[in-house]
Amino acid sequence: MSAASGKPDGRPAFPLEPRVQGRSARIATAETFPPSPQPGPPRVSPPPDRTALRQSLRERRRALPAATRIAAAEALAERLLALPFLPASGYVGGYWAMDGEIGLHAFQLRLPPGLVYCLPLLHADGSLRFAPWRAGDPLVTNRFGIPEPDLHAEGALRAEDMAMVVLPLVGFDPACHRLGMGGGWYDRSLAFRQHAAPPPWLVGAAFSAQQVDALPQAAWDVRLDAVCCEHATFLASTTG
Ligand SMILES: Nc1nc2c(c(=O)[nH]1)N(C=O)[C@@H](CNc1ccc(C(=O)N[C@@H](CCC(=O)O)C(=O)O)cc1)CN2
Ligand SMILES: Nc1ncnc2c1ncn2[C@@H]1O[C@H](COP(=O)(O)OP(=O)(O)OP(=O)(O)O)[C@@H](O)[C@H]1O
Repeated sequence: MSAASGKPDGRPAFPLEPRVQGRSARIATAETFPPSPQPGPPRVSPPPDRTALRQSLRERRRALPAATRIAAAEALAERLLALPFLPASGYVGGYWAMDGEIGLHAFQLRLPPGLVYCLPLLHADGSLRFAPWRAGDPLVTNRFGIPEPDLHAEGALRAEDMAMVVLPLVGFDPACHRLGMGGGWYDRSLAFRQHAAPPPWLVGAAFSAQQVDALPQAAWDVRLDAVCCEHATFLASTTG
């Protein structure tokens, strides 16, 4: 076990250097999909290539009205907390919502006491690292303009140290395939999950508006264990 891992009790006790510079959930499995008709916007048919699909889904995500976003973030928190594999203790990777992504603030606020909420940090090696973050802790903006904890990525937690990671996504399908922003950050960081069982459990967080029937898959794509959106929870088939 690395110095930065282990069971956190309250605040983790691993060395993090400051930077010098600046339950009522309805569960649908992949096998039982589609579930009964869902409320919300109709699903999008995927254009043939990932770039065009990303563009249309990002526009769709940004266009959601504020009232939808607020209600969806609350419903998402309930669904994430009702996941059958929600760990009792350990580090949970979240994200700082941007570009119209569904917010994790309600989830963070309601996290059980044994779980420590973390934000991703961009490491120069192309992988994501994670560090505990609570409201009020210092932040800096990364190269994409996303706030991240003001710490050296080198001393931070690795994806392997997490009990669960909640991933932002641009699109998803009912089989729990994910389309991200296109940087490959999560796929590179979680590649070990191609051949290893959880933990970390991988859960996509999305609005229903981001659902498509089927996503084209690349060899490096890491399949999620579940996707939660405001209207449904999709659990990946263990046989597929
Ligand atoms: N909230 C959040 N945090 C995250 C991600 C994410 O998707 N959402 N990431 C998921 O991997 C990582 C960052 N990856 C990203 C990849 C591309 C862009 C992006 O905005 N690309 C712009 C061009 C930006 C530029 O080059 O300056 C674009 O495509 O329009 C942002 C984040 C880690 N943190
Ligand atoms: N395991 C990996 N090893 C090396 N390169 C990878 C790996 N996974 C992804 N990549 C690279 O990342 C690029 C982008 O991948 P992809 O389009 O799947 O990103 P994404 O999952 O949408 O993005 P993100 O995870 O950052 O939101 C790919 O073209 C590939 O070159």
